Amino acid sequence: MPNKEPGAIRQLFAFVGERNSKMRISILLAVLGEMFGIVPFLMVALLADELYRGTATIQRVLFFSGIAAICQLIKMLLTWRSSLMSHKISFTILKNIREAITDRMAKVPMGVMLETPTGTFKNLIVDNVAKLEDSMAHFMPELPSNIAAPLCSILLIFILDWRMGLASLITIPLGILFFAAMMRGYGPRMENYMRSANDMNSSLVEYVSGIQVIKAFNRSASSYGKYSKSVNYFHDSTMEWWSQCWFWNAAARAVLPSTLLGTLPVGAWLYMEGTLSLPVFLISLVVPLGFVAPLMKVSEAMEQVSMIKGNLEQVTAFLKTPELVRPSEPVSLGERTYQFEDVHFGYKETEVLHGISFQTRPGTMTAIVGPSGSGKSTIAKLMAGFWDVTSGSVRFGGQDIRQIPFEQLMGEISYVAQDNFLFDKSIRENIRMGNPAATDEEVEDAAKAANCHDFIMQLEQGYDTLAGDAGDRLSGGERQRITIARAMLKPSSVVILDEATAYADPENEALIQQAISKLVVGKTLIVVAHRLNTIRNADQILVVANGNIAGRGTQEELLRECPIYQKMWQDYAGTIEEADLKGGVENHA
Ligand SMILES: Nc1ncnc2c1ncn2[C@@H]1O[C@H](COP(=O)(O)OP(=O)(O)OP(=O)(O)O)[C@@H](O)[C@H]1O
Repeated sequence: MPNKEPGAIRQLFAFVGERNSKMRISILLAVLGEMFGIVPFLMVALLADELYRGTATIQRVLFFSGIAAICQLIKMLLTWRSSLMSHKISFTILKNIREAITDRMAKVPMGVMLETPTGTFKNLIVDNVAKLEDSMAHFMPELPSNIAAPLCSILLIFILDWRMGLASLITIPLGILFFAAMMRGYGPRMENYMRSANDMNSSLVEYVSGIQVIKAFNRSASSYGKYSKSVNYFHDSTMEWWSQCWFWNAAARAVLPSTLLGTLPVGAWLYMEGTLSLPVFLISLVVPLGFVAPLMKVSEAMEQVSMIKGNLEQVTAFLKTPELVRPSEPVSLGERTYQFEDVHFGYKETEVLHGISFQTRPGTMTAIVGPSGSGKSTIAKLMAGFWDVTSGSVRFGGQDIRQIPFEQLMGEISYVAQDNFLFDKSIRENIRMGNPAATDEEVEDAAKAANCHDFIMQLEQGYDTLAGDAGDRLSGGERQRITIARAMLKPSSVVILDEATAYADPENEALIQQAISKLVVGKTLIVVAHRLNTIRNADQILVVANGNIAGRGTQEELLRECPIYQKMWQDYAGTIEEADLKGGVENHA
C-alpha cells in the first residue's frame, strides 16, 4: 500500500505534543456549549406554543425566560473556556513549529543552509508561520462551535418537524456545489502560489543584498530581470487564480444563507394544509438563519485547511531534511590533532576532494594554500564538521568526527570565517558569545588582545553600542577583529581561520595578525590563506590543487621541492613588488 501522508490537521496536531487531550476537552466544551445554546430556542418554541394555545401565565413566561437565560450563561462560560484552551493550543502549535524549524536549522548540514536562498528561510519562519497564525488563531478555536452550532440547530428543527428540517437544508447542497467548483484545482494552484511567493521573496532578498552593485551599475529594479520576473509572475498567477474562482465564491456566499428559500414556501404550504403549527413554523424560519453564519465559516474552513496544508508542506519538507547524525553522549578525545584519511567529498554529485590524507600536530600551525577553487575552504569546513565526507574519514583527537557530538566538537573549535558576522546586539554581547560565562573584564581583555579596545571606546556607547548601530562606522578589518576577540574568549583547543585576513588592508592585516598570534598561543592552528606572507612560519603547509594535496612541508621545503608552491610564491612576490612600485610612484607624485 502506498505510504499516505497524514492530512493537514493531523500534521498540525503532531505539533501539539502532550496537549492533545486538552484539544479534545476544548472541542467537548464547545459542543456542550452549543447544546446549551439551543435551549433558549426550545424555550421560545414552548412559550410560543403556550401563547398560541392560550395556556401561558406570567409564571410560565418567567420560568421559560429564566431557563433560557441560565442556559445562555452556561453556553457563554463553556465557549469562553473552550476558546481559551484552543487559543492556547493554537499558539503552542505555532511556537512548536517555529522551534522545530530553528532546531532543524541547527542540525542540518551547513551546506543545506548555505545553498538555500536567505529569502526561503525568511519565508519559512516568518511568512509561512504568520499565515498559519492567521488561519489558526481563529479557525482552530472557532471550528468546534462552528460545526456544533449548525448541527444542534438542525437537530432541533428535525425534532420539531422533520419536513421543516429537510426544507431548511435545501440550499446547502447547492452552496456546497458552488464551493466545490471554487475549490477545483486548489491544491496545485496553492502550491504554485506558494512557490511563486517563495521565488519573489528570495529574489527580493537577493535584490536588497545586491543593491550596492545594482546602484553602482546604474540599474533599476525593473532592469534586474530575476526580481521583476518573479514579481510579475506572482501578480499574474494570483490574478488568474482569483478571476477563476471569484464567481463561484460569490454564488456560494449568496445561496448558502438563503435558507428562507426552502423554509418559507414549504412551511407556509404545510401550515395552510393544517399539518404544521404556527410556533414550529416560526421557529423553523428563524433558527436556520442562526446557523448560516457558522456554516459559512465551516465552508471557509475548507479553504483554511488547504492554506494550512500548503504552508505546512513547506515546513514539513524542510523538517524532513536529513540531519547530520551524531551521538549525544560525549566521547573521550586524545591529543587534539586532525587526521584526514583518504577523504573524498563532493557538495553534490561532483567530487571536490579526491582522496586527501594528512595529519596535524597539537599546538602547531598548519596552513592550507592553493589556487582559487582548489578545495581549501572545503577542507576547513570538513574539519569543523559542517559536512560529512563521502568516503574516507576525518578524525579529531583520535575519534572519527561523525562519532563526536556536534556540541562537543564545537566546544573544541574556534572557527573564524571571512564573512565576519555580528549579531545586532551590543558589541560586548557579540564578543561574549565566545564564552557566555565570561565577565565584562574578560570581554575587555579579549578585545584589548584583539586590538579592538581602542576603536570600541571611541564609539558613543563604547562596549554597549549595538553592532547594527555601529555597523557603518566599523571597517571590515575592525569587524574582523571583533570576531577574533570572540574566538579568543572561547576556551577552545583548535582555531580554524578560513581566509580570515583575505579582505583586510595592510594596516588592518598587521593588527589582525598580531591579534591572531595572541589568539593561538598553545592551540592547534589551521589557516586557510591567500596571502603567503601570513603563513611563512607555519609548521606545515599543505598545497592543495584540484582537490588533491600537491605538496606538503615547511616554506623552505616547498620552495625547494613543490613547483606549484614555487609558482604561487613567484606570483605573490610579483604582486607585492607591483604594489610597492605603484605605492612608490604615487608617493613620488
Ligand atoms: N556550497 C557549495 N556547493 C557546491 N559547490 C561548492 C560549494 N562550495 C564550494 N563549492 C565548490 O567546491 C570547490 C572547492 O571550493 P572551495 O571553496 O573549497 O575552494 P577554495 O580553494 O577555498 O577557493 P577560494 O580560494 O576561491 O575560496 C569549488 O569548485 C567550488 O565551486
